[in-house]
Amino acid sequence: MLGASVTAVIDIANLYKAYGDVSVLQGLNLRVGAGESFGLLGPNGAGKSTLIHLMLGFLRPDRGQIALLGTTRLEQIRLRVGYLPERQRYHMAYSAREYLRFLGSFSGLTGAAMHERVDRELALVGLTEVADRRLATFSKGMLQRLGIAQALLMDPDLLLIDEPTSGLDPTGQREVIDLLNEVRQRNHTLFLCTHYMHEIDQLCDRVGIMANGRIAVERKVADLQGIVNSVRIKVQGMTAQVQEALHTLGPGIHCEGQSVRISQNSPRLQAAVLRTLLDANVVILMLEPLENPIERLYLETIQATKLPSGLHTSLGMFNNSQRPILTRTPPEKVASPERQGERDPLLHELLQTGKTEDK
Ligand SMILES: Nc1ncnc2c1ncn2[C@@H]1O[C@H](COP(=O)(O)OP(=O)(O)OP(=O)(O)O)[C@@H](O)[C@H]1O
Repeated sequence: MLGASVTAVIDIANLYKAYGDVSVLQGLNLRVGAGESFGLLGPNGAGKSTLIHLMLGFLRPDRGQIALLGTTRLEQIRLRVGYLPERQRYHMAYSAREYLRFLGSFSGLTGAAMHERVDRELALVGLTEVADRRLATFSKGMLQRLGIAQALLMDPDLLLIDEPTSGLDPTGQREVIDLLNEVRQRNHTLFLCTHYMHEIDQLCDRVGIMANGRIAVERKVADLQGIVNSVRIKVQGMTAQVQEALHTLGPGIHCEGQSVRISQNSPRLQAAVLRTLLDANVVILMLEPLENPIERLYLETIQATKLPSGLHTSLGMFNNSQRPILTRTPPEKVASPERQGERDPLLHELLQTGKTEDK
């Protein structure tokens, strides 16, 4: 959670939004500090885009309050908020330069200042060379980079980003992530919705997981990165004798051919295993974590917030064809992640991490 003393660029309190009789946001609270990069995970249909559209003023809340950059009058700070939508529509007959100049003119840019700003953003996103080519000839990745340029055109204080790498091939994804990392260095506050754990890992300071119309769990990404429950050490030169020595270190050591798996990993156990291997002149080739703590936290949180009736939000991240069943169950009737953590030691650790610390 963000400390009360930190200036909040996003300050949302008790936000409700329904489409007809489908409740999407049900008392959502969120604070994001200046310069922070916050990532929001949630199943398909959890309401992530709805939340962004509310922040942009495209939609009005049914109840609750949204303050951005210190004001609830969102129309006053429109130019200080950049937006990269999941799917941007382009007039394909424009060139990249024409497109950005067209948008700039709408935002009040003129003359040399406009040209300079457009050229600067084209350079940032690596499109200078192709700036005068028609957009019809651009790849999806290039179009997404152009989308980042348009979102940055007015040098916004706050950047709202919706699923930035959706539909891109691995190279396109890498380019966009690298680019957003550069953007992150420019001190904008970032709010990113995604389905991809590696984007949270690489782009965010803090992660929130959305379930049942609220942010059910928030954690610092650095704290989660520090939790590795299970690791595998790949080696060369393992012998039966070394295996025997390793097994005496504890029940969480599993030798499988030329690799050692440590379940219930701890720094002390890991050090003891490595020391034993090195003392026996076994070559250590690689040490790898066996699960992503962010993914684990996500899956466990979604599971923990299942409806008591057995209905639950689908894990759409893994199955795009499934649409979630949205709950209207009162939040107090939903099993809390904390309760679930009582039964799962790793989840308990994940849920406790950073609990008492404020950013
Ligand atoms: N204009 C609308 N009218 C009616 N229902 C809508 C509208 N927009 C969104 N919804 C519904 O609201 C719910 C939340 O949608 P939203 O797009 O905000 O979720 P999301 O978390 O962004 O999903 P995804 O990850 O699939 O992009 C979904 O059930 C969706 O079908």
